[in-house]
Amino acid sequence: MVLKLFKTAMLSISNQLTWWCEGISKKDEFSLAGLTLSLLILAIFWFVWEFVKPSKGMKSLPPGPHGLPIVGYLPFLGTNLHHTFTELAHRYGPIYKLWVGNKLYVVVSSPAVAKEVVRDHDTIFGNRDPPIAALAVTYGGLDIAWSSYGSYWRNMRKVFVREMLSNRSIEAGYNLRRDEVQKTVREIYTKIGTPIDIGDIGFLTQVNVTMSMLWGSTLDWEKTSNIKAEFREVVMKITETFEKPNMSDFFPMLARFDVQGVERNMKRLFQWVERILDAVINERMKSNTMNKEGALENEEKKDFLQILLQLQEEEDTGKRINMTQIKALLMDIVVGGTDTTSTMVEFVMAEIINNPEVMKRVQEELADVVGKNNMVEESHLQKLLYMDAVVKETFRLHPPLPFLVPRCPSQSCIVGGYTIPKDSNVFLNVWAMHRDPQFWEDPLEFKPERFLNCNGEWDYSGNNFQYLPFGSGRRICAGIPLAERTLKYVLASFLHLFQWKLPEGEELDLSERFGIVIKKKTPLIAIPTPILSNMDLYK
Ligand code: HEM
Repeated sequence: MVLKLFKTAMLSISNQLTWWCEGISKKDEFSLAGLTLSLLILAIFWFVWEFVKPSKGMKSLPPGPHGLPIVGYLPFLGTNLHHTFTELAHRYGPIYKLWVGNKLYVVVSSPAVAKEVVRDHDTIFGNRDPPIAALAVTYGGLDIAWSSYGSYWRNMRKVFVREMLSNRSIEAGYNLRRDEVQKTVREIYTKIGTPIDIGDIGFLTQVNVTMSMLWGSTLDWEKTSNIKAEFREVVMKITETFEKPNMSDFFPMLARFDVQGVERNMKRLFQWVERILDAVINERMKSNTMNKEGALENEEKKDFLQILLQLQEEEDTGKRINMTQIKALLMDIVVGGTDTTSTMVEFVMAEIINNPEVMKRVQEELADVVGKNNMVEESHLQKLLYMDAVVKETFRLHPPLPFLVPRCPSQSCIVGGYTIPKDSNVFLNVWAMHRDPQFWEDPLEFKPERFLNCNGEWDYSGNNFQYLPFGSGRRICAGIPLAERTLKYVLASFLHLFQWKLPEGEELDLSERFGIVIKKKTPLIAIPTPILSNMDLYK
C-alpha cells in the first residue's frame, strides 16, 4: 500500500514537471534542474514525514488527512476553506495537520487547545508567516501585523496602541468620523425608496472614515477629492488581490517565478499607494512648516498622520519612527481596518433585516437612547446594550477572519499532546468554535439575547477562548477600540435614521464566501425609507 502510494507520488511529480516545462524558456533550464532535484527531495521528505513513525519518547505530529505528493491536500481544499477545515475537525479532532505544497498547516478547533497556543505558549506562537502579497505592501513586513515577534514589533505596536489609538486620540478623531458618516447619511437620503448595495456603501463609508482619520483634519478636501477617489480604488484592488490564493505561498521554491503574477500586481498597487501617501505627506509637511505653531497647538485637530510625523521628531528613541515605518503603519490601518469593518456592517445589516423582531428592538432602543429628534453620537453607543448584543452575535456567526491571522511557532512545541514543528502555520478555526454545539445552545440560530446580561463574560479581549473574533494573546487585533466604535456608530446611524427592507420578491441569502476576510456570497441589496419626521437630520 505504502509502496503503491510512493509510486503514485513519483508519477504525479513527473506529470507536474511536464506541465511546468511547457511554460519555461531555455534560459531557465538550469533553474529547472534545481527545481526538479528540490521536488524529488521534497517528495522523499513527504514520504518519510507521512509514513515513518516518530522515534520512541518523541510526541507524534497531529493526525490529519493524507494528501497527494507535491501538492499535498491542495486539490481537496475546495472553495470554502472554513467548511472544509470544520469537516476535517469532525474527522480528526480538535487539532490536526495537513500539508499544502511544502508547507505544514496545523488547524486548531477547540477552545482548550486554542488556549494552549495563545495563552500558555503565546510567545512561541508570536510569529507570523507573511504571505508574499502582504510583504509586497509592507516593505517586507515592517508593519505590525506581519513583523516577527520581538522588539521591533513591540515598539511598533506600542506606538500604535499608545499614541494613535489612545482614548484621547480616538476622541479627537470623532469630528472627522462624524462628518464622514453624515455624508453617507445624505447620500443614502438621495436614494430613498431605491435599492442600495449595503456592502458598497459600508465599504465607501469605511474608507472615507479611515482616510479622514489618517490625514483629514488639515488637508483641503476640495483639493484632494481626486486623491480620495484614487485611494478608494487602490484599496479596493489591494483587498481583491489579497483574496487570491497564491501558489508561491504554498511552494516557496516557486516564488521567484511568481507564476500567477500576484507579487508583481501587489507591488504595482503598492507603488500607486505610495505615490498617494507621499503626496499627502508632502502636502502636510508643507502646511506644517507654513503654520507650525497652529498645527501643534491645535490638539483637537490631530489626525494619525500628524501624530506619526511628530513621532518622527521624538527625542525618546523608543518612540521615534522613520518614514518607512510611518507608511507601514498607515498600511496596517488601511488594509487591516477597512475590509474587516465594512464586511461586518454588511453582515450585521443582513442578520437584522433577516430578523424583523431584532430590527424592531434595535430601533426602539435607539429611539429611547438617542431620541427621535437627534442624530446618533458616539457618546450614545455605550448605552445601546441590545445593539451591542446584536453585533456580538454577528461576530459569533460571521467572524470576518475565520482562522485569525495564522501563527507560526519559533520553535517546536507540544500542543494538545502533539508536536507542532517550528515554522509550521497554525490556524485557529474560530469560525468552527463559534458554532460548536458543545459550547453554544442552538449554535446556528441568530440569538443576540445570549450576549445580554452576561456580566462582562463576553467581550473582545480574547480571555474567553470560546469567543475570539479579534484573536487573543499578544497578537490580538491592535485596532479593537477603533473597530468597535466605528462599526457601531455606522450601524446605529443607518438604523436610527432608516427603515430597511429587501426589494419585492427577493430572499435573503446569508451564505458566505471564503477569503482572508469572509464575505457575504451575494451582495445585500436593501431599500431605505426615512424613519424620523425631522428631515433636517438627513441633510
Ligand atoms: C471588524 C473589524 C476587525 C476585526 C474582526 C479584526 C480582527 C483581527 C484579528 C482576528 C487579528 C489577528 C489576531 C490574532 O492573531 O490573534 C487582527 C490583527 C490586527 N488588526 Fe484587526 N480587526 C479589525 C479591525 C481592525 C482595525 C480597524 C485596525 C486598525 C485601526 C486593525 C489593526 C490590526 C493590526 C495592526 C493587527 C496585527 C496585530 C499584531 O500582529 O500584533 N484591525 N485583527
